[in-house]
Amino acid sequence: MSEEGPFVAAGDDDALRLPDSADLLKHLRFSPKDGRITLGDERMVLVHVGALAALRRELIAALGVARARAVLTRMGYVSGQRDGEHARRVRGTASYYDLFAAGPQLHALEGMVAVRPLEVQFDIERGHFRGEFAWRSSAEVEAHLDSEGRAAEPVCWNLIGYASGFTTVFMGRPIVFREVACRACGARHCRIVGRPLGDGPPPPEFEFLATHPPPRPPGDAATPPPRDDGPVIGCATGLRAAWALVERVAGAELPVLLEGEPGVGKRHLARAVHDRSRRAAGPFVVVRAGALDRAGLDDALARARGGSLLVADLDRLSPDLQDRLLHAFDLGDHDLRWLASTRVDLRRGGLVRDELVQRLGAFPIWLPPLRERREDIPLLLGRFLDQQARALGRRLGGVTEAANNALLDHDYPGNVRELWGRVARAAVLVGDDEPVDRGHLFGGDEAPPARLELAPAGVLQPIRPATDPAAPGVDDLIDALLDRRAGIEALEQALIRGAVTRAGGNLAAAARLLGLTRPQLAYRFRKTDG
Ligand SMILES: Nc1ncnc2c1ncn2[C@@H]1O[C@H](COP(=O)(O)OP(=O)(O)OP(=O)(O)O)[C@@H](O)[C@H]1O
Repeated sequence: MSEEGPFVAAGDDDALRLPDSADLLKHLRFSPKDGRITLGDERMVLVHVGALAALRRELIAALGVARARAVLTRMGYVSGQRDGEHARRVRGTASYYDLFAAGPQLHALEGMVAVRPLEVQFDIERGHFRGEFAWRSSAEVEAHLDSEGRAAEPVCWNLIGYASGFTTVFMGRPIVFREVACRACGARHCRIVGRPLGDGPPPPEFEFLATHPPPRPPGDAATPPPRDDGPVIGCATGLRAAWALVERVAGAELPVLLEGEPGVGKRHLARAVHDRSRRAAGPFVVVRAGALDRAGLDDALARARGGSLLVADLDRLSPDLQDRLLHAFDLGDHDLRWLASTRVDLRRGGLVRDELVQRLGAFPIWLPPLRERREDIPLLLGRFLDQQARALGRRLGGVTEAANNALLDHDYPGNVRELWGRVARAAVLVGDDEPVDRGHLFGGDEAPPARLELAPAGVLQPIRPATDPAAPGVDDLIDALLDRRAGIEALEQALIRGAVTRAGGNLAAAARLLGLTRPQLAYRFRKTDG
């Protein structure tokens, strides 16, 4: 992309049309069963404009207008930055303008405002940017009118923060927007203008930019990958919280209780505690409580000397062995670090004696199930595929989009262990250099998950597995077309017209939908028209 030169367009110029947003919509998912909405790997929420109005009122009353404005600007800036990173992931190979247009399009998709570009000029290499946009239906104008009534000064603070954060990520240097007309002050619509932040101090609401490191420009290498460099892979908040606790407690001698569903990684994390402890050079001994007898327990206590002992499934320890373990713990003459794991909440149910829970559960760490941290699925998948390729001594050809979607949509009752098993099975089934497909992972018999996506018409619909040309839905379509005796020419024309309409008349975007170059499409389109 870095060969693209300066971009200049204004007024009714065709170049300012926003491209088709189907690629952005595809990443917005609703999962009511899990109480989650995600945009790519970001968790989102639907917030009432009335609630924003209440927040605004409180902020202004508590902090005054200037501070409230700065807080809301900062909040919008963070959203804009996050969407800027997301846009790079989704449209990283599109033209610079289409990449930039993802900002206005995501802002509209998130229900904040409808954006019409009036003038856009940028030259990424020289750091030049000038943009002017008209805003319709600003949610913030509504919130402000609701909480404060008509305004003397522009009020779209959060939206201005968003536009600035997004464009700053896009340009790789601080760009600051100003609202030059606002509907809350009586203008017909809001209008904003953006320019690079000069050498002078930033406007007061953008004070944070003075200390904020500038992001890298879009031509640079991709955004840094989330955490997959250590033994415990994951970037989700729940996992990071658990990991932070591991790092804090590892150096202490305190017993640690790992809690979570089967296969979430309790043993894996217990190992990390051991490896980071003063006993790392000693043994790490694991016993399954359900299969343990007196001799087994005594033997494990002896073997773990100088290292750590993990009693897995503490909830399944027989009452007799619970007494014995308690006794061993209280004696304190076993030179070892106590670790335990449980699949059930030990504070409820009376499965384990309170005295034992109080001792071994002194420092609990809970690991969320994989379906509540779907952001980690791509990372784990990448790591497991690499591991399998190495173990089998084979080259694996990545995963298809259908497989990827199926993996993201699946609920994983067996958690990370289940994902690992599916990847291991697929790696054996798939041919050399062939991408892993849905069937390799799921064998085609999985129940569809209760997740929803936004259809282009704006309604939520159940996610259907992505089809490839060989999928059954396509066979039905072909049958129906053949029944109607639709000729190839007529089909081609219908397909081209459909793509051009869906892309809002933008031939470059329509060409992408059809897998053609723009000149190829222009040629066929002329043929269709003539
Ligand atoms: N965050 C992670 N990063 C890398 N691998 C992981 C992670 N979490 C789990 N695994 C892998 O997933 C598998 C299951 O993890 P583990 O055995 O730790 O689960 P568990 O919660 O102890 O399960 P159980 O309750 O059945 O004992 C293991 O192969 C482990 O290495």
